[in-house]
Amino acid sequence: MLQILPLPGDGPPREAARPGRRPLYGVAVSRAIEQRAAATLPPHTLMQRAGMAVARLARAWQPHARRVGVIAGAGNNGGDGWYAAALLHRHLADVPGAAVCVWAPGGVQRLPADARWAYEAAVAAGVRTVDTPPDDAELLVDAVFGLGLARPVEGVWRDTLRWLHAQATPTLCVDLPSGLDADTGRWWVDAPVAPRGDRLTLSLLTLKPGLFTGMGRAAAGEAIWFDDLGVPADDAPTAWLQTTAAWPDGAALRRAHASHKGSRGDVLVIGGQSPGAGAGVGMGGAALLAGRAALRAGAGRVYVGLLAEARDLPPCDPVQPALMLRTAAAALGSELPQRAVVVAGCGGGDAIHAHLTDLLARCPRLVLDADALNALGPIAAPSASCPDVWRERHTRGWWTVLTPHPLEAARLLGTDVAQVQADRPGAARTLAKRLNATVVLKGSGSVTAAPGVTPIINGGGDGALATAGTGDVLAGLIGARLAALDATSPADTAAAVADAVAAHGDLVRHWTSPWPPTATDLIA
Ligand SMILES: NC(=O)C1=CN([C@@H]2O[C@H](COP(=O)(O)OP(=O)(O)OC[C@H]3O[C@@H](n4cnc5c(N)ncnc54)[C@H](OP(=O)(O)O)[C@@H]3O)[C@@H](O)[C@H]2O)[C@@H](O)CC1
Ligand SMILES: Nc1ncnc2c1ncn2[C@@H]1O[C@H](COP(=O)(O)OP(=O)(O)O)[C@@H](O)[C@H]1O
Repeated sequence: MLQILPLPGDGPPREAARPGRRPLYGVAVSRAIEQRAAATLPPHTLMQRAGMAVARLARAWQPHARRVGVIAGAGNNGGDGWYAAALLHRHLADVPGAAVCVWAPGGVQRLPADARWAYEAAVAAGVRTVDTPPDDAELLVDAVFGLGLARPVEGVWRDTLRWLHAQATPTLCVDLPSGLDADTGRWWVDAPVAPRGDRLTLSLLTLKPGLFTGMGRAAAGEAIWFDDLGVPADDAPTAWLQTTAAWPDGAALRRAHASHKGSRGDVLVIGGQSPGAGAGVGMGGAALLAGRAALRAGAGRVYVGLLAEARDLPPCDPVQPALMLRTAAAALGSELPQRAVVVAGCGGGDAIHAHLTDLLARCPRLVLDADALNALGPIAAPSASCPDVWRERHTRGWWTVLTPHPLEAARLLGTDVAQVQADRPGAARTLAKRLNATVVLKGSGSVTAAPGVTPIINGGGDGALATAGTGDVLAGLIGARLAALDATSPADTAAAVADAVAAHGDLVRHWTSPWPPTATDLIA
């Protein structure tokens, strides 16, 4: 489970602008905060505090570890490791058989000033340096790369990280797991494989966006700890981390005594291609999942317009008979598209293509998912007619939410999955800007972006969601959340969408069965 915890004694976390959020700072802002603080503090204070924080967490996490191996890089991340080694060495001085060593594969000739000071402190304390990997360590401290990594890792450093990532030994990562890009969550090591073993990451000074999206969660380990090194930061965040879901609020719905089903908002799902309409490929379940999720999340009335002939419609959904089933053609021919939040594309197959123009032209509140996204085609293509439609929607004050997974995002951007995953916040922002839309780029650390709005990265959810149909559930939740929304500013829409994404992640937070949940289980 993800925990973002201040270290003991650090006091409560500072207030974020909205409940359940924390600010994330990328490399540029983190460096500016660091420089500002360094200018007002005695020399090396920040590195001293960083080393102390690392040593303190190492002792708290692995109090019985006697042999500690620090792997130090050639920059200030390595410096944090050197200073932590000095403190741990002192702490373990009287423990029989204890030893702290530092392996610095790049040598110490070119250390920057702070790191040199830390190195000298370690040498003065009697810390041993070694020329080979510390194979017998009971605790490893990963101080190879931090904020300074922004290019592929090669040569001796690649070998170092390969060794480090293959160890089953508990590993405390200093500031960032080495190999991770702080801004994007990109993994700069050639194999996209998550490191093994028990791991913790202690983020220093600021929490970075890359820790929570892309490879961040997989590489950072069981928990991400945070120490602000005593430096307050009220700079504009690079992104927000959504840590808790403030929605749905079942109690509030119950307290709304004067409410009725119409006041909770309507959702219309369009999708679920029938086998007849799709050359033997039926996907009705996807639309039903979205509809059930919308109902479960509190929408007052949920309609499901199936991409099927009337004669092929089931009489009802036996799991949720409250869903109102009809054909997509009947639903789209009624007044529903104007009144309801329309969630289109779940299980839409090829059949959704025929309705795309209608959907964009007639639905003021539209969520496009799955095959509806594929039907849009690359938005970058100069010949695409979509941009005009999008401009028109924007001019009318209509809003659109797109929920691509990385492959769908790659199709929309005319690129490939690797490019999308290399900069998930950037990909979400680009799409949002091109289409004047709110975009949720799904996957580990879903990113919600909208024009002019700070992106929101979801801190919840985990690998249990990597199963078919969970995206349909998310689309339904977003529909329900938006159906209950009065305000329509981009920031409010993005916040509401991020609420639904967080609630979706929370569906697996308390899952205790050894069997992973299916999409149906999530909303049972
Ligand atoms: N100063 C302070 O008081 C504080 C500092 N803090 C700590 O400092 C960290 C930032 O330190 P940093 O800026 O020195 O960057 P860092 O992550 O050590 O990497 C730079 C080194 O890596 C090398 N390198 C990079 N990429 C590479 C590659 N692909 N392959 C091979 N080499 C590569 C690069 O080499 P170069 O590019 O120069 O060739 C250089 O040697 C921050 O994360 C935090 O831990 C905080 O505790 C706050 C207080
Ligand atoms: N490893 C993961 N960690 C967190 N969330 C995940 C992970 N894998 C998938 N998810 C979430 O599960 C959902 C899957 O959606 P999608 O890929 O569209 O599936 P489908 O189309 O089968 O419904 C998304 O909300 C995504 O963010």
